[in-house]
Amino acid sequence: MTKGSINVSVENIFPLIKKFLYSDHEIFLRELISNGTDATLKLKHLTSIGEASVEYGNPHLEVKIDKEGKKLHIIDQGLGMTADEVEKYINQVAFSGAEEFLDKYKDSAKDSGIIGHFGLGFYSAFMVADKVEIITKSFKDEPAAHWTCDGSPEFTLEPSDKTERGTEIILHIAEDSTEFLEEARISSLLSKYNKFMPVPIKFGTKEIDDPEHEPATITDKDGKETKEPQRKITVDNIINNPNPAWTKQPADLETEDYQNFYRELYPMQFEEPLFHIHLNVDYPFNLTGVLYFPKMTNDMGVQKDKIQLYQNQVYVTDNVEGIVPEFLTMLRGVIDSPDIPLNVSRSYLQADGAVKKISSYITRKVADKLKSLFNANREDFEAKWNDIKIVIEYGMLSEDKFFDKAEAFALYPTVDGKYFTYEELTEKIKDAQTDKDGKLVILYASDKDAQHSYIEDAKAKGYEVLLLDSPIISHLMQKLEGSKENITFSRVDADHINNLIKKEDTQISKLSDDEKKKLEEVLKAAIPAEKFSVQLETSDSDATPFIITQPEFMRRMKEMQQTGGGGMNMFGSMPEMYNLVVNTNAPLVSDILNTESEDDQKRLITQSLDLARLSQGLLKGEELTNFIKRSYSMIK
Ligand SMILES: Nc1ncnc2c1ncn2[C@@H]1O[C@H](COP(=O)(O)OP(=O)(O)OP(=O)(O)O)[C@@H](O)[C@H]1O
Repeated sequence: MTKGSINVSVENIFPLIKKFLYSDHEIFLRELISNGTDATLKLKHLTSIGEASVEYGNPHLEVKIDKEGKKLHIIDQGLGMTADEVEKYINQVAFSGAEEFLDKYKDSAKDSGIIGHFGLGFYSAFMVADKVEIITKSFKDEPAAHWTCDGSPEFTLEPSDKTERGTEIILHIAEDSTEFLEEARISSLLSKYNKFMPVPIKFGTKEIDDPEHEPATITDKDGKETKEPQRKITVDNIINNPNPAWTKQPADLETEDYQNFYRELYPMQFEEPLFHIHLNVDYPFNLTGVLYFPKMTNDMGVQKDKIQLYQNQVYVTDNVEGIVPEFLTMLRGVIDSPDIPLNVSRSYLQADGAVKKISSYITRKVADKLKSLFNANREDFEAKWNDIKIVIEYGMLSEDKFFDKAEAFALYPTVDGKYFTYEELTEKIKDAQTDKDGKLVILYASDKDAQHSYIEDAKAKGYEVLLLDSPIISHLMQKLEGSKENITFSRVDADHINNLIKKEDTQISKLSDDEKKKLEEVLKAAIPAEKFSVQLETSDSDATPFIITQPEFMRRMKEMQQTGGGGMNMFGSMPEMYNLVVNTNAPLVSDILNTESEDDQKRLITQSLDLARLSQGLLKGEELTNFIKRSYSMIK
């Protein structure tokens, strides 16, 4: 037996390892399984190039719990190590790696979660074990070796009688880590980190229906038929799928395969994804993956099922911030790249050249896919628009390159269910909706029911009204107004329809200037000035006499402030202000003016104002009750 001291400068590094990665203890399993997988794949490579004259066969890894002995075994059938190699790779190289790592990151332990994703390799075993054994037999014709270390720098190395090729790691689980002797805990770790690792991993056995056995039908003496019980067989419980969809070629996969993989990724997700995007690039960086567009709601809150990041089929994290452009973090799926540096902080990651390229590649790929879906089946794309618009609109807002590309597929739906691209829209409305100053006014509603009467007024004039109801739409309109020539967005209730799109022709007023002045006085006396500012308008005599509008600018600023936007706080705290637009050509308005009794006049004004408020959804509580009572008494 050899005894020795691991090549390490600090007296006892293990307590440090344990403390350092306290919150991430569980990653030891991923590290050890990755080592076993690497050892297996290395052997595969060596046999394929004729460097190892052994049969590769169908190797698998195994994880075994020995609850009584308080041990956890991780066994592989990979290339194994000779005693010399244990000395070299475990006593010297591995440990210096761990030491270096600790040295480097000791001070930045708190710096974002990502450091925790970078393993300490083999020595992370000491986060959960107070003694670790390695029993290993190389594929080379040399005796097996048995290494033991109890967490101090001293180790022992002796020959072992292991005959099968490969390595067994035995962890003597520490008192404070007995959770790792629980089957449920290990099982959930395996499914979190190892679900798609490239070598099959066995964890216990399971009972399945015997595929060879077809239960016979038994007829009893009364002629009643029953089925014989299904025979069960016990098979290895393989916890992973070594060939997940993203490792295959798109040409070899059908839509159904992508849907199955989606369910494999998110077993608790019962809704089908709308469509998928297969990522596959090997220059100038390596990246594969499948992204899915789920059905999206306007609720941009926290979502549970996120994009998962893998490195060579080993799960790393589901926090892809910085790697995937922010607007795409709403998607689901998998990204696998060996080129994403993981042992660095997030801020460094965002500045990394390769990562930036990855991010812009993903953006481009998503835009291309959307364009081809739009071109291939526009009807289907329109049908899905409501579920995907939030991602596209958010992308247009946040990424200029995406904004440009989205020109080809971003849709502007109307209240009547038609869908236009920006180009089609402007072509369609340019004649009717260009105002006297040559500005194209794009009318929209955010709520078909609430703004019904305004929409009708606009349609009566032959205008198209869009239905734009995303929470971030105000920001996007602002951006479109800034980047397109001479256009403006206006919500249908932002002003009287005549003022929304001002034309040359002016209406003739039935009232003289003096009458208008008198009308204004009468109205102001009856209407609370702090809530409504009265505005006289000459429209058709059959147009609505009183309407309430809310100026576009103020309302939009308030909305933008609510959905987040720098420097707009001052608008958020402003009181709601409305305009009351009174049509001086309406017969009712003449009646108001000509009513002798002041009481009657006030009653008419109050009733008309309440009707206008009602149509904007602004009449509530006691005022609504009073309005109803008053209305009943009027028809009595
Ligand atoms: N199961 C195993 N079979 C064969 N060799 C192994 C096994 N586990 C570890 N080794 C050897 O020990 C070395 C050190 O392992 P360790 O996990 O510390 O570092 P690593 O795998 O090289 O890098 P990382 O820090 O990314 O895990 C490996 O490079 C490998 O040569």
